[in-house]
Amino acid sequence: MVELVAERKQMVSFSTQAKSAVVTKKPIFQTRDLNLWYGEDHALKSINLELHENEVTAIIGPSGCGKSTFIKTLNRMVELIPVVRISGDIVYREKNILDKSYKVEDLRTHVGMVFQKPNPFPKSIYENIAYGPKIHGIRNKKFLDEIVEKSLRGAAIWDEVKDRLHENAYGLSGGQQQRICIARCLAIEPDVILMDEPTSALDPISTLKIEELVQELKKDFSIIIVTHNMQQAARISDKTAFFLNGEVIEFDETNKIFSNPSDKRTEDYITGRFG
Ligand SMILES: Nc1ncnc2c1ncn2[C@@H]1O[C@H](COP(=O)(O)OP(=O)(O)OP(=O)(O)O)[C@@H](O)[C@H]1O
Repeated sequence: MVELVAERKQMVSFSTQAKSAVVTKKPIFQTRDLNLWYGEDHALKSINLELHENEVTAIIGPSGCGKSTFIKTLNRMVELIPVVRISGDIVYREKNILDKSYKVEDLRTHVGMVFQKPNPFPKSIYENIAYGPKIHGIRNKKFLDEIVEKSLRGAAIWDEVKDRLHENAYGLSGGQQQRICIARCLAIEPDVILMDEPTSALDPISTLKIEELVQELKKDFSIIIVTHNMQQAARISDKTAFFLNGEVIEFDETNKIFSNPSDKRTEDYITGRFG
């Protein structure tokens, strides 16, 4: 435990140095009194959060506290579940995405998602990446080739797959498949990338690659990541939100959450006393 605290403090010191040069960032998502019910089950309780662009926001908390539900409200995936009822506002770039006039198809072009288990399509590596742009009407082969290369480079997997672009993506390792899924997400040029425990099914080396990638990607995108891994949250995020029983108990700079949390329940969770 002492080593863990020392490691966190060191990580905090790095992130504090990095942040000293940061200017004020624009809000990307603001939730206002956001509540969500699955039937009678009140899964999100009056969530008020402001998430900023070009930052990594980690969502942490014990199993069943509403982490996945929360990020799935941000791209309105959760409303595919018939029993779901939502109240409050989710403002994305100054527009309320819960407003009936806001088209979910538009939202999905701005907000991409990477899931816990890599889920490439049973198609070639090339087709996995070209799929989204093709749906958006891009047919020009040269242009598609450029998008595929740029997206695979962006996901730090180009060198590993450039000579096998027309092989099935299922032939790749789990870590490579997850980076293909990130590249697929980048190909639609999103603004925000939601990640739901993207490394929980991966080995430590693949996990490290994804963590390094997240640090690169935040220069161009805003990233909201659900993680059960406290060290991962401390290593890669700028801000952390601690959820418990559907509520946000604490939301702050990651260095503050991990070195000097305001709420006893946050401290108990990050030091492993429960969850
Ligand atoms: N499809 C669903 N139908 C009904 N209830 C659901 C559904 N999905 C989640 N819930 C309930 O909502 C609550 C929050 O679940 P959620 O999956 O968001 O938690 P989580 O923090 O992501 O958990 P985990 O860390 O285990 O993935 C839980 O009580 C869960 O049982």
